[in-house]
Amino acid sequence: MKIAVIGAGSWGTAISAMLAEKHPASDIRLWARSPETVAEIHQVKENRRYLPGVLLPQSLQCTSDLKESLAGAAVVVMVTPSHAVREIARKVAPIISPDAVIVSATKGLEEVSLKRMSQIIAEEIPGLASRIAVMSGPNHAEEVGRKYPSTTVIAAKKKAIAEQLQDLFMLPYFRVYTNPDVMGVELGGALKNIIALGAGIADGMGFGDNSKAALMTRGLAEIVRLGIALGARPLTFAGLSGVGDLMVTCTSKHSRNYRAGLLLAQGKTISEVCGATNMVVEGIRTAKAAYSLAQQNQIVMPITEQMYHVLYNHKPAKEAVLELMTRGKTHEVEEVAVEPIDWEN
Ligand SMILES: NC(=O)C1=CN([C@@H]2O[C@H](COP(=O)(O)OP(=O)(O)OC[C@H]3O[C@@H](n4cnc5c(N)ncnc54)[C@H](O)[C@@H]3O)[C@@H](O)[C@H]2O)C=CC1
Ligand SMILES: O=C(CO)COP(=O)(O)O
Repeated sequence: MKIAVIGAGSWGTAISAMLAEKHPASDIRLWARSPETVAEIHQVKENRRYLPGVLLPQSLQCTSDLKESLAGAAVVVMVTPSHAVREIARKVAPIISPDAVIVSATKGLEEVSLKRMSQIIAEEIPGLASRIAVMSGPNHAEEVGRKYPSTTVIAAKKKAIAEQLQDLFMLPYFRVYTNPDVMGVELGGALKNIIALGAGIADGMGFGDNSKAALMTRGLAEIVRLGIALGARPLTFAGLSGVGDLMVTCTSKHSRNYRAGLLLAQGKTISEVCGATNMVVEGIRTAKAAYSLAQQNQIVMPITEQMYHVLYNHKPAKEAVLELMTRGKTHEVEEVAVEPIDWEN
């Protein structure tokens, strides 16, 4: 069997290492944009720029030729930053096998269309729209690469596809759950990054654990509110791709979004924050998209709204905090009736 992993950042490298370890006799081919990364992975079996200190399996192949990575691949994992997904999917479309399964492991929303990654891939590769799954959960590449026990969710509309991928990825240190709620799993992974920026800002301002717990809990409340309005299942957000990922990203030293928040609290601008890392800080673009989605759907998302103003309208974080703490009184929980989501045939 051949599997292509498109995107050789931290997560694509860790995913391809897992697959090569689990399927040593299969052709696992990682596509990297830069030929230097390809050469490094072949020569020293390490991706020093994006996943330093993790020795990659001997059998892992790497290429910067998209055609070579995709030819004959039964499964294609798309894991570039969200802003590159449409462009890459467009290039993949004419080359990918007509019966391949696609897994999106990217976390984000498209800035202008406000779409989820699986929606973009379905638009660009319409022939495979029913064969797209998503993978999301509390999965820092630095830890998965070191084989620390980790868990994730694979969501697909069809049970057979979700279970096929569950079998493909399961390892003793990487436990995979399935879920039919593709939208909920994707929204959880994308929106938690906005809250992580806030958690970094809170810590950077010298606040304590109470503040962070408040941000995480009320952040989850607004994620669920938007998710329900768009058609996701509330319980999905209580799972690994919801609260699980929110916890890890708001508390981990590995979190790029959390670290970006720390820098924002020091008064750094978006371009200074992005310039301080070679890695993608998805929450910055997602905050803009989620703010628009909330407005379009008339959903109250106070933390997202404040994050948007801090990021894009130079609002001082101190002012944003005060507005969050003194806004109109509300109840904690709103009762809503929701339709269950089941597998499609
Ligand atoms: N790093 C992690 O622990 C995890 C990351 N993710 C998600 O995976 C996605 C990819 O993130 P990482 O692997 O962390 O990336 P990264 O931040 O480690 O590296 C970025 C990668 O994207 C490539 N890249 C940048 N612009 C590109 C473009 N226009 N076209 C093609 N490639 C481009 C870079 O060459 C580099 O390989 C993101 O959406 C992220 O949220 C999901 C779970 C875990
Ligand atoms: O989504 C991720 C881990 O699950 C990676 O994003 P952060 O690095 O911002 O936490």
